[in-house]
Amino acid sequence: MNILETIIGRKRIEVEKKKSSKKISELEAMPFFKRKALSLRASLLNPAKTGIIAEFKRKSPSKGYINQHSSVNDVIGDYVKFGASGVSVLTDEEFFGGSLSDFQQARNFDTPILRKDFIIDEYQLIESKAFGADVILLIAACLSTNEVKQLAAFAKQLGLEVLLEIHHESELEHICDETDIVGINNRNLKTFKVDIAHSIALSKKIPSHKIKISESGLHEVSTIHHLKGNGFSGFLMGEKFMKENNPGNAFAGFVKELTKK
Ligand SMILES: O=P(O)(O)OC[C@@H](O)[C@@H](O)c1c[nH]c2ccccc12
Repeated sequence: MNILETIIGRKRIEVEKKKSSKKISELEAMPFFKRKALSLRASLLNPAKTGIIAEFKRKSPSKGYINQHSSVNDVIGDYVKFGASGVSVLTDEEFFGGSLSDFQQARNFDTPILRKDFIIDEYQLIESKAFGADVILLIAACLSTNEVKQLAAFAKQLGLEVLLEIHHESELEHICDETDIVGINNRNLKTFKVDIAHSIALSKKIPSHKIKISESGLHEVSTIHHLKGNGFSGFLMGEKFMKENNPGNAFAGFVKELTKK
């Protein structure tokens, strides 16, 4: 069993437990449920912003703990202040050390927020909306084309934007009308190997009207420029900043170099 299969197996159990502890009607009664979501898509297309979707990530299956001490408030505050186009907050507890409580703290800032989790059930979409998410992630590697279509359509009904993550050519068929943004994961989740050239080759096969973002393993300003030149509008980056004592500072420094004329 690879790590993704392990995570999905655990997630199914987690979602069933959640369903019996908090009813859908309770989620729908939460104040954020009625809030109008912000558009990450529009923010990525705004030339005044950096294109970076900066991630709050405490740990990962490949690296273990990346950052145990930083506060959501400090880090997200700096990400927003120094020009992130949006932020991503991990809510998976078991494998990434995240939580919905981290997410709620991030929601105090006025920026598009991606709820980063492993979505397999409509319940999680209602929950995402209730906690104030703007965008949700669907991972092609753990969903059928039909499941992507159904979950994406339901997310759109709730007013959420949909980021579809692909890694392999065989997942191109998961792209549908309801997917607002296509993310290419540079990291192979089975081997953890990062390959930017593979992502660029794959990006050429994505319908040109879709917004493309590049995810994972991004560390160099030169790589961002290279990806921009190849049609990418967004860059999802976590570890580069989170591995530092002061992730917000690290982000500010990176942006300074990125925007240097
Ligand atoms: O920390 P990195 O290498 O910059 O990667 C960020 C992000 O792309 C990565 O966390 C990620 C991409 N797809 C995911 C799916 C689930 C959890 C996490 C992820």
